[in-house]
Amino acid sequence: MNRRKTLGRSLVVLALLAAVYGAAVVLVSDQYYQLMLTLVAVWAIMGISWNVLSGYSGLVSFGHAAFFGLGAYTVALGSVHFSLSPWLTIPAAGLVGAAAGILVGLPTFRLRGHYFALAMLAYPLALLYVFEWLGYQEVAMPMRREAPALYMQFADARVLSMIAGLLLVAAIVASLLIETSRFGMALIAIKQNELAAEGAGIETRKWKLRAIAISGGIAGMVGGFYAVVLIVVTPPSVFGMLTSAQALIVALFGGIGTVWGPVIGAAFLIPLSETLHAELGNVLPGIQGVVFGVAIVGVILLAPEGIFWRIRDMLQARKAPVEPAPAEPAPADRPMPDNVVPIPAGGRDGASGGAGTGGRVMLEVRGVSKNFGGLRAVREVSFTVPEGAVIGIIGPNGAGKTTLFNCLNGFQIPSAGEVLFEGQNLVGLPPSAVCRKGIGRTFQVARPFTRLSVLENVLVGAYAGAADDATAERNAREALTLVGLGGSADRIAGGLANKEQRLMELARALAGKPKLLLLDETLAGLGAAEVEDMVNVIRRLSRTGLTIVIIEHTMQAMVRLADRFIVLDHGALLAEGRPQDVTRDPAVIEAYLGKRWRERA
Ligand SMILES: Nc1ncnc2c1ncn2[C@@H]1O[C@H](COP(=O)(O)OP(=O)(O)OP(=O)(O)O)[C@@H](O)[C@H]1O
Repeated sequence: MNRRKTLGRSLVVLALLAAVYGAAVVLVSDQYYQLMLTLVAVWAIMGISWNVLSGYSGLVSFGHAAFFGLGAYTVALGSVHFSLSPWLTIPAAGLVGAAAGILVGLPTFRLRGHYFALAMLAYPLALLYVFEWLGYQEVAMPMRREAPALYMQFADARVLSMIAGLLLVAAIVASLLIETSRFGMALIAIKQNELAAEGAGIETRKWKLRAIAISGGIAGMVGGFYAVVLIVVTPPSVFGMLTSAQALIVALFGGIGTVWGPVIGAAFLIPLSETLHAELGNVLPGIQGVVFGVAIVGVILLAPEGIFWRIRDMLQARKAPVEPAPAEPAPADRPMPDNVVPIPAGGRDGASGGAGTGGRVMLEVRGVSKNFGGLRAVREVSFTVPEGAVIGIIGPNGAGKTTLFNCLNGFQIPSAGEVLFEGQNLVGLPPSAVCRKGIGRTFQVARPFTRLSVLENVLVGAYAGAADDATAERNAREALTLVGLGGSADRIAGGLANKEQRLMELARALAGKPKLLLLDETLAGLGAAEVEDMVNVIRRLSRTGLTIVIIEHTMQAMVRLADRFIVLDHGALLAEGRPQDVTRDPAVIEAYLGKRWRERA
């Protein structure tokens, strides 16, 4: 699998970097430049910490100084009050940072976007004042004449640089393991589209809490080490705005969402700002802040995602223009490959349009209503979906179709009523849990994870129904083959045409091995020939026994796809029955096409 290959290649790069850093530490004799090497590693680690939460999951944090400062004070106070060795208290600072991460994440993950970023800003500010009130304006690490090495006090500054290098290697390995695993995929999926990620079975809150715990842990640990390097800890130096900003800026400058970004950012910006500070600090105090400010403006203008991505995109563009994948025959025309197991067990036989309507009830919707303030978007809707059936939900714009879907898969909680899936009430379950029970869903507006490959997009859905990574990949590839995208697995999703994006979404929903598939306007925006292809794919899925509920405006396609129609109008069930009967129903014609059409009918 290419993620494993990526990990292998990254470890080779890491070995090279470690060798260069180690050589620099050994060769540089000047104490000042030794300190600079240590600081590059410290801020690279801090950038990696920021990246693990904010770079991967997109939850921008302006508050990483909180974890860093708590780590620094853990080590400083441990040394002052209990004579504890930093060899013990630095790992403890990591645990303090992780615990703080969870405590901060629990309330703050309720907020989204700018609100999250601003709320994060409050934590280090509050801690800064708390530590000042507690009288810790300046805590100095006591000098230890006996056993100085036990307290990380070395005559040779190179030892501290080496320890910093080792901590950096550990942080890079941790970050790489996240980046190339199900964990990283979940975070990237959250970043690109949190709703789609939930709908694909990812427990977004759980993954975000894990990310902030690890991120806080790394920041706490490096904060603890920073106390040893600086010797004196003050609230502004560890909880101050510049600390959070530096973490963010080195990551942003080097490249967000990749472990190499913070390393590149720190390697450029820290020596630059430190040198300027040393040379011009007397004349221009605060020159570091200016360097970081200019860096951030430059990056926003020239390479908004950071240097790493800019260079990677340029190299890829130079390599070759992206070639479209070889055209595959229309999926419905091909025999099903031997290695593709039909997704659900079931007995649907032959074409859609009759089978599966009399089987066991798979889904029962009982009196579901959904109100938005005074607006009754869905009104006491009840219907059943037999196993293996294809049910079409139709109705004019604003009739409540999507809201009804949202109530079925947990995006919205009905104001009243029950949704029974195989006899179990789903009301109150989050979308990820509904997905894992066997309900897959696609969206009215395609929600691809654009930076991921087609295979990775589908893998995100496959994790919901697979115990291990190998099974997830097999299920993802099967799903891609089923929809006819087997040859496009390695293409970047952002480059797909509309129909391919729809097919990929379908594959993502299928890869979780659902028993019931909810398709929300899967044919929207497609041309006639594309609609035809898509209809063939859906019919073929239906023939495997999969139960399908589909919302669609394109009546012609729906008549050919559905066994039964459910017609909604102003949120209420207007009619239900076989397509040929429903389409002749005067009430339906009036609701759908207006009075004029009913008179003509
Ligand atoms: N989150 C919300 N808050 C307030 N009103 C909403 C919300 N979601 C939907 N509505 C309203 O509920 C009604 C039903 O909307 P819904 O999107 O479910 O209809 P629809 O049948 O899917 O329409 P379309 O075919 O245009 O997608 C509309 O009047 C819509 O404006």
